[in-house]
Amino acid sequence: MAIAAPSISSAGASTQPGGGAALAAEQLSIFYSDKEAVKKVDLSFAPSSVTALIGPSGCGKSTFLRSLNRMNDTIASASMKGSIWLDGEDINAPGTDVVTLRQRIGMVWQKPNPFYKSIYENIAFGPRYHGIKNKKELNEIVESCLRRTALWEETKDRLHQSALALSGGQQQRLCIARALSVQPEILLMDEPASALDPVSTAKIEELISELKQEFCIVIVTHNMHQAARVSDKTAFFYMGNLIEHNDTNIIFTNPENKQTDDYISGRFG
Ligand SMILES: Nc1ncnc2c1ncn2[C@@H]1O[C@H](COP(=O)(O)OP(=O)(O)OP(=O)(O)O)[C@@H](O)[C@H]1O
Repeated sequence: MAIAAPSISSAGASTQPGGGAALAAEQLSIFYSDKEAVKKVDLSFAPSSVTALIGPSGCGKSTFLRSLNRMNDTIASASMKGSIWLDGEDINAPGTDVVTLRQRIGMVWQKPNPFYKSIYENIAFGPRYHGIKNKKELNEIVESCLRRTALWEETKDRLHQSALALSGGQQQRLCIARALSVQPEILLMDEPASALDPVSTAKIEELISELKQEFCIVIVTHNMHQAARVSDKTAFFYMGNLIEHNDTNIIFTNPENKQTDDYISGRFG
């Protein structure tokens, strides 16, 4: 399957850095009107890794996450300063193709949000939008995405039934399959399991561990155990500031910062 041009910019890649990372925020501040919700954050994400964003409610995790594929563009009061680099290209540069950007950086939301369409159409929609019309090719993409999200056996006999008839956990895996269908490089996940039961949560965590072989994954979670289980790196946010970013095992066993220690020990938040 061949989808879209790799460059997000009609001007081509700039010479600016991303530090070798797949994705990097540099001195990133995000505002809602005058309120600074994210404050001068430097944070980079390596390929084939999972980074967990943690911190108390309102500290800016989701705002930061949404900025990484320009989802904040849809919020009228939101503005930003600083840069976000994707393979050396500034994703906010004039001329950036936001559709291609979001193809390369997919998003999975907290609440499963399948389209009001069949299971098959949920996955075929993106590739078709990006120009794939061949039925056999679409069939292969649908099967491959459902297999990768461990949904194929559960759905292969009802591909043309409504996606809304699936359980919540299955719907969330379908949303991940839908994100995979356009061959992203990076997946952003905003509390992807918080609306699910423990069994479905375990399946999503298992899936994240498998997907990280191929993708850079950034996940917002309130669940400290989940962060410890699934992530390689953890970034702790507090009141819009990035307080500490390190290997997950260090953050959870020997954090440098007292605020991080207090938060992961449950003393606040
Ligand atoms: N659309 C918006 N308009 C105005 N302010 C917003 C908007 N979204 C978030 N904020 C504010 O920005 C700050 C950061 O919110 P954000 O949702 O990013 O935090 P969070 O850490 O993800 O919180 P939670 O864990 O509760 O989801 C909060 O003060 C919040 O009220």
